[in-house]
Amino acid sequence: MAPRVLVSDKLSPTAVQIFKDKGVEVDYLPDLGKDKEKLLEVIGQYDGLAIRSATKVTEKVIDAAPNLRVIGRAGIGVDNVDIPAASRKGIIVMNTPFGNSITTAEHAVAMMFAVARQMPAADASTQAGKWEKNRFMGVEITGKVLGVIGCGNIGSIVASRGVGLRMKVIGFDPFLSEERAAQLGIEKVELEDLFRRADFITLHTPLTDKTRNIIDAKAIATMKRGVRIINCARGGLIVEKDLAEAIKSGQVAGAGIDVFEVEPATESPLFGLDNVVCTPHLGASTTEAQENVALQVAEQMADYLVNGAVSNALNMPSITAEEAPILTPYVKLAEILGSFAGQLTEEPIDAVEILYDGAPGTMNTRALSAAAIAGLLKAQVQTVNMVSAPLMAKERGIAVSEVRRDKSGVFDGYIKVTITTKKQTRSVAGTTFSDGKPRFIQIKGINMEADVGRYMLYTANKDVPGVIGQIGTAFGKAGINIANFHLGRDDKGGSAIAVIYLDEPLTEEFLDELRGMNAIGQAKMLTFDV
Ligand SMILES: NC(=O)c1ccc[n+]([C@@H]2O[C@H](COP(=O)([O-])OP(=O)(O)OC[C@H]3O[C@@H](n4cnc5c(N)ncnc54)[C@H](O)[C@@H]3O)[C@@H](O)[C@H]2O)c1
Ligand SMILES: O=C(O)[C@H](O)COP(=O)(O)O
Repeated sequence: MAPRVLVSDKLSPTAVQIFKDKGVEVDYLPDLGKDKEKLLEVIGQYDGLAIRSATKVTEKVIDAAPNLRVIGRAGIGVDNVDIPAASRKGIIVMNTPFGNSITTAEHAVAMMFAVARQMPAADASTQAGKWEKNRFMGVEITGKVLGVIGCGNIGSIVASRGVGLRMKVIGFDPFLSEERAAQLGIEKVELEDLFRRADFITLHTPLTDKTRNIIDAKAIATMKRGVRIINCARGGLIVEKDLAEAIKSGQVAGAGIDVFEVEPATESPLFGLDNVVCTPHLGASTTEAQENVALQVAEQMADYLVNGAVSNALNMPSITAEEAPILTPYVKLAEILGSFAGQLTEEPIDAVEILYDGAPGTMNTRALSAAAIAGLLKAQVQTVNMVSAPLMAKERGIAVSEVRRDKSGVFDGYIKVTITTKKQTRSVAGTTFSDGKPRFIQIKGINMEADVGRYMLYTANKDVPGVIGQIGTAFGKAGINIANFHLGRDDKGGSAIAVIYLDEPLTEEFLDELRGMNAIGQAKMLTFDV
């Protein structure tokens, strides 16, 4: 059945066409996102949800969406999506990180000019027939200091436009390197320095606990008198009432505000003040940007729903469409190895180490590790998948580590999953052959070569004569057919293991009978998703 996607915000028709072309059924209901109740009612039918900023994807929406596999944000900010709730349910959240950057940067620059020359007020006055030539005295931008807070995609573009406008650009961003600053032709400074020196301040950070209220009364008091402030990033970065007071007192000469603490903003302390220019979250609203983000989000979502390719996901490593078929057998292998370890472990897991030897070490190991952890946790949480697994492991206090090394044995490469609990360390290794099928090659340090079946009896026993006969007799008596039998041991008379493939799972009674045999230490029925 074709996957179904709901588009619940206004998107370019390009998105709808791309979904259809790629074999995805699509319902385009651009006003639905604003109707919370209606969204809750219908979301259960969909595999994908494409949104902009109007649809609020809360935990409640996610709980009402048992089939949802992907949320695609046609734009950058995902503060309207409860990502931890989505991750817990295994839903991928993706955005389009570059599609509207230039457009938003241009909006910030336009705001800077609009504020410097009081364009909107001058326009309104002129069109009202007042001709107030003396009222609208502006300032030049050339030679002024532009302070950019947040020098990521958009901030860097604004910075480069500022340099082009012959401004002196200074930037604050904890992740900005001196080299990158030099490349952009700007000076890297501390925030206090930026506040002190800038004639224009423009914000381009996400809204986080660190950036919330980054511009409040205290910060404004340290700024140059007559500073002008632009916010085309997120409401919540500026305390609106503090900015309003500062504009009234003349400490701040003007502000260009595209985003608000509460949106849609129908009221704000900034409304009606002289030289405050407001737009209704229009940063990304150009034909070009909307075309870019619509096209990109539809392609990304369809690629995931149809081919399993993951790009620009915020809660899952990327997997390209070219990579997906090569990675798939190793994803399966990693999941089976994790599942093997998880099913055999009955006490809390403290740590898991995933070793990549040879070929798989050159692949996307973050995706492979996510699959191994998903397999490991499946014994406890049925709904876990590659998206939710890393978060669930973290929540359970499981330390996850990855080791990669060059090919070291006869295989082109293999994966080994080692788990540590308070009582023991247990490992299982496997590889895939050219048929793409997974094989176990080592269990608990004992070499063997065994393919993977749906139902598998695992026994650990002492290496003494007669064990195989005893097990075989018990199976014969119970009329149970053995599909395949693999054995391995460490040393003569030491520890041995057997993996026995069956057509059906064994009953607990039969397992107890096996456990009652002298030489058998452990007998466990394992099930694999093959
Ligand atoms: N108005 C709009 O319509 C519109 C359109 C697009 C994006 N946005 C918003 O613009 C913002 C920037 O988007 P982007 O694509 O440039 O994001 P980005 O992730 O590329 O850049 C954000 C930068 O902020 C920096 N940063 C993080 N914490 C910081 C802190 N405490 N102080 C200073 N810098 C910090 C990061 O290091 C990063 O370099 C986002 O909030 C996004 O949602 C708004
Ligand atoms: O983060 C973004 O991409 C912008 O805020 C754009 O939001 P919009 O898609 O609702 O215009």
